[in-house]
Amino acid sequence: IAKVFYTHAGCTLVALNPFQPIPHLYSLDVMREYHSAPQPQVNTLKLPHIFIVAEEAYRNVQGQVEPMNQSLVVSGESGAGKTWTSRCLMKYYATVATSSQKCQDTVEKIERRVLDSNPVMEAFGNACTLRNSNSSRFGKYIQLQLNGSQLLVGASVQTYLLEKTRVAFQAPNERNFHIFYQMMKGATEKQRLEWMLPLEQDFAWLPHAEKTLEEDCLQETVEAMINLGIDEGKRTQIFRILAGLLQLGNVDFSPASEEAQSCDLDGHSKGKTAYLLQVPLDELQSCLTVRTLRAGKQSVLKPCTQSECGVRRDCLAKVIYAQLFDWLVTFINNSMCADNPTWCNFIGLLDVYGFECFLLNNLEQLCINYANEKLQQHFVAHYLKAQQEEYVTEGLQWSFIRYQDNQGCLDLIEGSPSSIFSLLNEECRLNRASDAKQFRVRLQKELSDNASISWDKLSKEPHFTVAHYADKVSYQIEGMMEKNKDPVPPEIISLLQKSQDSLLHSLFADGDRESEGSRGHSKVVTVVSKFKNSLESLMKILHSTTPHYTRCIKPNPDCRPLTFKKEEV
Ligand SMILES: Nc1ncnc2c1ncn2[C@@H]1O[C@H](COP(=O)(O)OP(=O)(O)OP(=O)(O)O)[C@@H](O)[C@H]1O
Repeated sequence: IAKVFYTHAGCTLVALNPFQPIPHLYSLDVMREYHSAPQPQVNTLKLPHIFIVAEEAYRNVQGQVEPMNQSLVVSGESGAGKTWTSRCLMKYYATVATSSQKCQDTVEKIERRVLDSNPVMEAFGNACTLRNSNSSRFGKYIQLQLNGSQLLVGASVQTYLLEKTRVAFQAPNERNFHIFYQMMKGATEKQRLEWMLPLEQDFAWLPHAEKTLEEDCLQETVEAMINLGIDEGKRTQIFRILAGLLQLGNVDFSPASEEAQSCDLDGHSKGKTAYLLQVPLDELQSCLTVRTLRAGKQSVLKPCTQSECGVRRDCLAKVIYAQLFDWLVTFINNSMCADNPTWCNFIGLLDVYGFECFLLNNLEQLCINYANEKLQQHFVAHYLKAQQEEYVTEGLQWSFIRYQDNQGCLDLIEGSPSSIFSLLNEECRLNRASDAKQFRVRLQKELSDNASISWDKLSKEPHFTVAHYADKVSYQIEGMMEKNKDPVPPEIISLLQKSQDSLLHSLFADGDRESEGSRGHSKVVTVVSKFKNSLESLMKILHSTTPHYTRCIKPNPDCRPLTFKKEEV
């Protein structure tokens, strides 16, 4: 059966998603078989399999082949099986990279924690989308750290670009992050009271709660949190904050009767939100409905419009959720990390979102597709090098073949002095209301020499089209500059700094998040700058390792078991 789902294409392993559990293909016995085979990759009994890639990387570390550190790069579109494959690789190493003497208590604990990091990160970072009922809404790179005897002694994880907008906005037929549904479905009576989540209450930010998914299991998440060392006190705080966000989603605004007054907050949810987030209710109200304008030493209070209030409410939810997610990742890292001197090599697993092209694409897709361009460049460079080395060892005559180089596209997106990113950042620094049409003119003026950008003359919406290596994608400009700034009103930060909840308070205590216009023209660290920096560090790590590529394929668009459509495969 292995033959059906895996095959090699050059230096890449191609994995077809069966959309059905195939237990005997991944059992402990199968892992041990691949691990103990003298040459897993050439043994004809051992057909192409993800464990061959895993074992090859493991032996490279062991064999002291330079460079010794390895990277397993898993790619593919949403629902293709990247997360599943990464989990499978982690299980493999947690099984084979362990001492047979079970007295090694600490090592055993580490393996458990490495595996337990998955359900926790998936509960908080995955959601049901149109394409995948367990879609990762963030990218991750996990380093599995090995000691001199090749044993797994620790791990660390780096995450990229969590789709935090999902907490306050879910596209039609999509859901919020799993954790909220887990709480709604798995809470005990006592927890329901504590979290103020009565069964009969509906939540605006919890669409499609009637859908039953296997991911909706609170028990599994809580057990994993316990194993990672998140104590009861912290868990209580985390769930209370999340419940506060659900109540916040039910807060609506009605316009004030007089123009000069601020909007009113409707219903009972505002009180519950303030209670769960442990912030003063009057300050919650004012921070959502009134803006403080500073002019020199004076400040003027200006009521927000109804729609501005909604934006501030959503912003409050997003900033809390994003900080909480980062806190969890840091906690998980501390829980899994090896003492520095004990590890000497690592195997890295990269699971990033695949190339995206929707009806409407904006800054999120631009960042994701930019990451894919970077990885494609890395892949092509490595693939050609491997091919040339093969020719040399076989003594073949060869001449350099021109290949599709995506440097032009990367220059367009991230290059200097002028690129989409640099112009977006410049626009953000100007501290003025951005105009999509003007920005389009600017792009056209500065970048039209680059062959990778074009404009559909018939389209009325301001946009630009990028010819990526995978496909052409049109990006809408409306809203892009604001997304890049990702402003957080200073009133929101100061509200959260007043929270009586020690966890929530600590997330904002040092005010390390840049807030909008707090000091005249504050130094804004934009979304694209942050993403570019984190991607550059990732590429540095990848370049210092031996890469192994796995390309996952979604063989039919409807996630049907054992269905392989020719045009998809
Ligand atoms: N080898 C496999 N065997 C059985 N089922 C699989 C396998 N690979 C993937 N699946 C199934 O396909 C679903 C989608 O896979 P997965 O979540 O790993 O996709 P993904 O590529 O990570 O998607 P996204 O980019 O949206 O996160 C899984 O929930 C699982 O049910």
